[in-house]
Amino acid sequence: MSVLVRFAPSPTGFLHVGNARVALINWLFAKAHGGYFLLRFDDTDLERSKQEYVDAIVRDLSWLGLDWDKKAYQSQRLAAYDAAAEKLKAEGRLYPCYETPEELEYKRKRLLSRKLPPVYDRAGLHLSDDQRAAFEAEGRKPHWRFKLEHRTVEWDDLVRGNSHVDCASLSDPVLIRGDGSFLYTLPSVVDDVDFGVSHIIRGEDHVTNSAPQIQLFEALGAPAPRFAHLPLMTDITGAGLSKRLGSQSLQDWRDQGIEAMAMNSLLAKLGTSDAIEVRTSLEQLEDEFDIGHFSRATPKFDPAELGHLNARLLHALPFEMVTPRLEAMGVNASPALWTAVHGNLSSLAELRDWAQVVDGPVVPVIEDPAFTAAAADLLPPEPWDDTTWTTLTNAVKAATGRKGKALFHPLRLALTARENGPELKNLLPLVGRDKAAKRLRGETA
Ligand SMILES: Nc1ncnc2c1ncn2[C@@H]1O[C@H](COP(=O)(O)OP(=O)(O)OP(=O)(O)O)[C@@H](O)[C@H]1O
Repeated sequence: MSVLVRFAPSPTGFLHVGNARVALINWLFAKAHGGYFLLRFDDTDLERSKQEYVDAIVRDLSWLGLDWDKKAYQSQRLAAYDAAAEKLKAEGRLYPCYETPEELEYKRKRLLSRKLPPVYDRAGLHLSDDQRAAFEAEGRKPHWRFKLEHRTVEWDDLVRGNSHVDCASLSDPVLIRGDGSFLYTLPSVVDDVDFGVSHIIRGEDHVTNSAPQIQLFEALGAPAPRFAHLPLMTDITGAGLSKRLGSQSLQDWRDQGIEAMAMNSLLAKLGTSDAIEVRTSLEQLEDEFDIGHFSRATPKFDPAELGHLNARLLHALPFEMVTPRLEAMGVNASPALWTAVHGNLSSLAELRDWAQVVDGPVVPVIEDPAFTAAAADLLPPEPWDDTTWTTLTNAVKAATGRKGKALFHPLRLALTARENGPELKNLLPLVGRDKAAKRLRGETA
């Protein structure tokens, strides 16, 4: 059986890092097994699903490099869900119920007050034709429940291990609302059957659905896929993430200059037994991927860790890998500038700043005009290379008697107008003698 997995977001908000982790793990699982990755939009909730979010999800996944073999929209597959519902109705597995929400709540409370589990009593299943007709005559529209077989359903979860649920302890799930719209369960299972999904890898928020879903697969005459339920990611304080609330959105991180591979490096390893290290390509992560390494502990998303990975990635990237991005950003950078500054970058956007320092104009910061003017007089003739800075500072030290911070700091401030930055031995030759001399004399250059 070939491997086919799916990432199935509802387009009701911007993807957060928890969603992205599930998408990445699905994608890596597909690649590691020579399989296929389906992107499915769970967009049956027409009120809240928006094209804007579909576009954003496509943009976010493309940014991460997670391409898909097929894309599907649940809103375009309603006929398949209707057909499956009809089949289940004909077989007596889907039955109409007429209780109002208030009546259901009353039943629930009564059971709870008697210390009994609030399981639906299947009143709808036992209605006579006349009783149904009477409800319909009152104008009630039925909702439809799936009749569970009262037995224990077992599955071997790839993350949680052996799992089992006694379906006698569950209410028959509602699959179709009173207004005729489908809840999540039926469309999801029908799609998984029709597309031939072999492994469902998703967040733990869906784990309680699994046993009824397995029964639904069987009722539709299809074997259930394998399941993997990953613990839900939280933020660093332990608070949950929500697409609708816009927490920790991928696009915010992208806008803040985080590299896709820094994000992938973190998300692929967080909550696993592997060390979190920077990886420059998805292929590397694919080679290292093993779903068995994912633990059941809650992964916490730590922005500081992401920042470190981003910096380490920028240090590791060769110039050729960033040139298309720099061109798109309109940054005029040379291989020499990259070599000089990439070890100091915490985001690629900072390169723009260093290109500006090299190209000018820079308004120098002068702490001691006599001192920096003296340094200007001591600038050696060009050509300059990475020994020039040492030549200059040795000469200034000999002439002024200054050393350490008192020597270096005023020179850096005059030459770059910045307190800190890359080593001046690499930067100074790029600035060149003309601009360096002007800046040391306090002129904008
Ligand atoms: N915090 C999380 N950590 C890991 N996976 C998550 C998290 N939240 C959702 N997922 C998973 O992301 C996938 C997409 O789910 P879904 O579109 O329902 O996202 P959601 O964040 O729960 O959205 P919403 O906030 O709109 O309910 C599912 O597999 C879901 O299990």
